[in-house]
Amino acid sequence: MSGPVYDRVALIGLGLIASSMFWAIRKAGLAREVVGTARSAETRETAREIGLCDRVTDTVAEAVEGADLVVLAVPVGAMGAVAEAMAPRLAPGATVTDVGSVKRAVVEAVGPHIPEGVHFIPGHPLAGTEHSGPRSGFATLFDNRWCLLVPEPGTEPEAVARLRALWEGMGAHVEEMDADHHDLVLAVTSHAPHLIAYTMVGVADDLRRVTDSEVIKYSAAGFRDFTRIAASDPTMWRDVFLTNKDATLEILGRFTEELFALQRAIRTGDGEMLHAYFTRTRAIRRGIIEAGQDTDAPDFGRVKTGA
Ligand SMILES: NC(=O)c1ccc[n+]([C@@H]2O[C@H](COP(=O)([O-])OP(=O)(O)OC[C@H]3O[C@@H](n4cnc5c(N)ncnc54)[C@H](O)[C@@H]3O)[C@@H](O)[C@H]2O)c1
Ligand SMILES: O=C(O)C(=O)C[C@]1(C(=O)O)C=C[C@@H](O)C=C1
Repeated sequence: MSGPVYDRVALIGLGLIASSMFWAIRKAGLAREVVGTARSAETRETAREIGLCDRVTDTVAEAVEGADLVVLAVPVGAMGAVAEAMAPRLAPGATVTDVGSVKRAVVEAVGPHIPEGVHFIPGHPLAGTEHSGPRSGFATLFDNRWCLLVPEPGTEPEAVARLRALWEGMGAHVEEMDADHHDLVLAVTSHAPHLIAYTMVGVADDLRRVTDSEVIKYSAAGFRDFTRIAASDPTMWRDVFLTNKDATLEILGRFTEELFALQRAIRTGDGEMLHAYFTRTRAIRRGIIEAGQDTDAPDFGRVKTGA
């Protein structure tokens, strides 16, 4: 078991990611105290009831008081306002991080509110589920998953090393990355796939009226995976698309071109093209496995550590 990495951690927003962080920090003894707060009284009440956090405060200002690590775990579109509210109460030498799914927008919204003498190290754990809220977290969510940190050039290496130690203590593997590169990579691996899943489930729902619910009743495994993804939190995903607009549109443009090419191959009966295409994509999945990624559903994206 690792010793405490921080004295007092403040979790702002008590949903899936923050509650998972609390259980993981507690399990590994990574902080002496974890203080939490959430915008809604109902969430704070639930947190107190289930013992989520050592202390739950009613305001963000109270939560960050004396904390040496503050974690913003709210939807990306809410990060700037939360940062503004807490800024005057941040302790000198503290670190502020976040877990948002988009990084450039967070750097721009939060960065300007961070006072001199406070470290700001944006982050993103590549782990989640379709569930949200204070009851949805669990201690093993980050086990063997990536966490990407995007420190601005000039950030104190000791502050980055400490945050890295926290994530590693929670079971994650840490890499550093530039914010724009992060947003492009995630547009391909997470954001566009979510939009495609939302669309496919929307199409099936439209069709329900003409197929008398059969699309739902006979939904096959592939479609079920889409419905899981499409059940993800609407606020979170609205904010992801509004804040990672350029990269997502770039990937969707490419996706549409490929879709048209496949559509044409189907219409013209070009079986050779279809076969060659599917052979190439199958090889990509095999390549991921050979590169050490465990792709067994539902853990696609885990980092393989053992034999
Ligand atoms: N869910 C995932 O799979 C996943 C994975 C990695 C990162 N993330 C990122 O983590 C962050 C939190 O996501 P989550 O899944 O824990 O969400 P969640 O919906 O489970 O929890 C969000 C929390 O933020 C609070 N909140 C919502 N709007 C707010 C506002 N305007 N002001 C203040 N607080 C507000 C909610 O009350 C709740 O406590 C998001 O930025 C998301 O992009 C999510
Ligand atoms: O497993 C899921 O449910 C997820 O969608 C998790 C997922 C992803 O796309 O992999 C979703 C958003 C995040 O920012 C990180 C992880």
